[in-house]
This record gives sequence, structure tokens and C-alpha cells, in this order.
Amino acid sequence: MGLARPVVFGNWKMHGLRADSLALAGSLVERAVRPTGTLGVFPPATVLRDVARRLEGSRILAGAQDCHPEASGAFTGSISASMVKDAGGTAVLVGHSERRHGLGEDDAVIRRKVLAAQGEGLLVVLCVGETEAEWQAGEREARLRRQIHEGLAETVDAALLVLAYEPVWAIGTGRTPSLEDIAGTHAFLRRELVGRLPAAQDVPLLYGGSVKPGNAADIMALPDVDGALVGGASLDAAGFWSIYQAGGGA
Ligand SMILES: O=C[C@H](O)COP(=O)(O)O
Repeated sequence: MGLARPVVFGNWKMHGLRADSLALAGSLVERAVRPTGTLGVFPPATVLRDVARRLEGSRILAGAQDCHPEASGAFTGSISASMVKDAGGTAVLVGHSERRHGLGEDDAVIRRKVLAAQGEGLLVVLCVGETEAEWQAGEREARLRRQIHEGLAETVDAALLVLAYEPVWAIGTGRTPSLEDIAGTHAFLRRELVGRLPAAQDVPLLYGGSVKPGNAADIMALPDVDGALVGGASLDAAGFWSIYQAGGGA
């Protein structure tokens, strides 16, 4: 059985001290009494434990925004998958564009992170997406194909996988691809993913990049769009909840 749809995840990025984060988590718990879909938040690592505790008893999952591929060692500033789990996290984002492009992570390290996280039983949200230059040069599909084939080892557990398509140029910009474009790209991603992992037919495909309450319904109504990975708009509980409802969640 896969995750209940819609799958709507909020990436809080580097936002939120403890009090704000707990208030946001609490506000979501009040709304999500018995959610029909899958809701999750990815707070900063510093508050992951507190947020996970606040979400206990709800069906909202808490995850980390990254993990290191090694189990432990001299890796200053990093956290391992087992540390995420120890802090109460059950999921982790891997390969977000702000780490690929801002911190130079390549598909080889991302592949190792995916395996490390799944080795601890964490749900992996693998983020893929093309840059604006790649899009304009007609290289989108080639880039996405590489990210899927190189980022996912053949031994990846499809039951612990979510794929998030986030065009780099749509993140935090207010711009999104056309609905037709998103639908076409998600169909392509489904084919590539199943070609890579035959068991991935039911892996949720999320769209991310400037998802807001105003565009969420149209985007999540598209075939092969199973939910959304939301950045900025997930920092407001009412807005995040309305995105979830726009995707059919109750
Ligand atoms: O992980 C989330 C994405 O980077 C989307 O961010 P955004 O909704 O602020 O564009």
C-alpha cells in the first residue's frame, strides 16, 4: 500500500526558531484531525525533535531536510540518517536543488544518501529538477533522466520513496511551468522511474516550485501529480492546509 493521496509536504528550509516552529506544528495538528491524505513537514534540524514530539499522535510526519551518506564520523555540521531517526524523524529530503546547486551535491553523493536514509527505514523524498538554462536548451528530460538513473541505485526500496519534481527556476520565484508542461514532465518521470525501478508504479510524484493556495488545485488535479512539495507557502498553517485541501485532502 502506498501513501494516501494527496501527499503534501512542507519544506521549512532555514526558517523557524523553536517557538515559531512549535506554533506552526501545533496549528497544523489542530487542522489535521483525521487527515485522509499524507501530510508532512521538514523543519530545520535544530527543531526536528521538538516538532516531531509536537506531532506525536497526529498523522503528520516530521522529516529532515538532508542527511549525510555516512553513518557517523568526522563530518562537521552534518547529521546522519540514524540521527534523523533518533530525533523522531521518519523521512528525509534528498537532493534538493538548494543543496545540489548551492552546496555542490552531485548525483553520486545523492545516491549514497538515498541508500543511507532507507537503510534506517526513512522515507526518502528525492528532489529532481532542471535549471532554467537546461530547460531553454531543451535539456530538461536528459537532466531528469540522469538524476533518476544516477541518484537511485537498483536496490532502492520503492515503498520508501517519493519523487519531487522541482524546476530550479520555479523555486521561490512565483513562476511555474504551464499545466501542460507539468503533466508532460510527470508522465515522463513516471516512465523513467518505472524503467529504473519496476516497483515504482505507485511511488508518489510531487510537484514543487511556487505552489500556492491559488494554483495548487489545478496542479494537483493533473494526472501523475500526486501532491506537492511546498516551500514558502508551508510556513503559514492556514495556507499550507488550504493547499492540502486543494489537492483533495480533508
Ligand atoms: O522544497 C520546496 C521547494 O523548494 C519549493 O519552494 P517554494 O514553494 O518556496 O517555491
